[in-house]
Amino acid sequence: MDGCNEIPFLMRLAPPTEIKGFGCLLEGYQNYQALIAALDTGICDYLGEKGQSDKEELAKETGINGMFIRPFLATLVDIGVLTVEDGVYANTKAATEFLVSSSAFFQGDQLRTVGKGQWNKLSEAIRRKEPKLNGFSSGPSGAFINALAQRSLQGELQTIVRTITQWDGFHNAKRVLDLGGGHGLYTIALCQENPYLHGLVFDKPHIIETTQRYISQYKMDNRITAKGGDICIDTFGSGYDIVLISHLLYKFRKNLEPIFNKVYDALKPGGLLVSNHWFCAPGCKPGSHGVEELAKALQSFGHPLCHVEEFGALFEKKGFRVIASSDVPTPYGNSRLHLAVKDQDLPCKRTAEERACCCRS
Ligand SMILES: C[S@@+](CC[C@H](N)C(=O)[O-])C[C@H]1O[C@@H](n2cnc3c(N)ncnc32)[C@H](O)[C@@H]1O
Repeated sequence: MDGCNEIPFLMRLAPPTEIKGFGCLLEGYQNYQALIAALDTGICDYLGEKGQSDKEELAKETGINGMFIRPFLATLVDIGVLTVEDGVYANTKAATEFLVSSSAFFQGDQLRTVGKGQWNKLSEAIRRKEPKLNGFSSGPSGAFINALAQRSLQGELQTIVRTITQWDGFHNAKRVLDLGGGHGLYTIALCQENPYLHGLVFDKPHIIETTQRYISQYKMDNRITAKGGDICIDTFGSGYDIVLISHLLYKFRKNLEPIFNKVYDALKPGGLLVSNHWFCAPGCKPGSHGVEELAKALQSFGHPLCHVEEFGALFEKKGFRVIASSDVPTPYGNSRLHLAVKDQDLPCKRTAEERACCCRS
């Protein structure tokens, strides 16, 4: 540094009031970590079984050092995980539904992934030129699939399944194919709504064990099969009444046509193709909610699908008639749901190259 007049007099530096904004961020981070510690120590599971307890018993049962138990419990009360009355603690309604691991609505894995995955090494993630998990079998992990399952139950699954059940052909449908179905919850929910429906969940071979666990958990082993393979090279049968593709197409976005060809061949005439994906704003302009856009970009191989109107036209080119299109609220903003029927009067146009089929991203 040249010249001592550039050295500030510390006492005269006016503290910027804006720093309080960063303080709120830090507090949010600390509260988030307290929430994760509530999951990791099993405190909500214990209270879920026991109903209520005092701080001494909670410290003993969860292994939390007595020196930390009072402020830790106070933090959980502040963030809406616990209630306290006369020194007796209990789960709030939100904790009972979302943080007790035996609840159908458990969100623990979904909450944990934010702190573990790409958000935890954000600078590394946003500098990357290629997805980290680039090998076919290197991802996604079972934990990620669990997190997706829990996220879908925040309303996305209910909206999509309700929309499908309103399709004219739903109650006569016999077979559904869920491509890149992961947890298989969409197929499970559809089979719960139509007792004659049977399903195939198709995903990468290393995911199938996780899929099978969900199928068994919902007692659908006699109606739903999980099959491992690569949608680009393997076959998944034909004669389906419904084919569902949800949040799978991002990495194929530069070459979607071969996948549409395969789906066309798999569906019965008059059968239903359901697509659920995020799209970027027209012209790929940034949306109004930065962190939501960033979350979507991280979850969709860097970029959601582009040009929703061109995507709509692709259905027609490939022999489908779009019968409904609507927004579906998700934790990262709306996704776009398309319902389209295989229309025999609209031939599926294919180039010679496409007939040789190669859909590698
Ligand atoms: C983002 S997840 C979507 C899971 C589920 N459909 C949903 O919407 O919650 C994408 C799924 O597609 C699977 N997948 C990706 N590429 C695949 C491929 N080439 N063949 C088969 N499955 C694939 C992944 O393993 C993963 O389970």
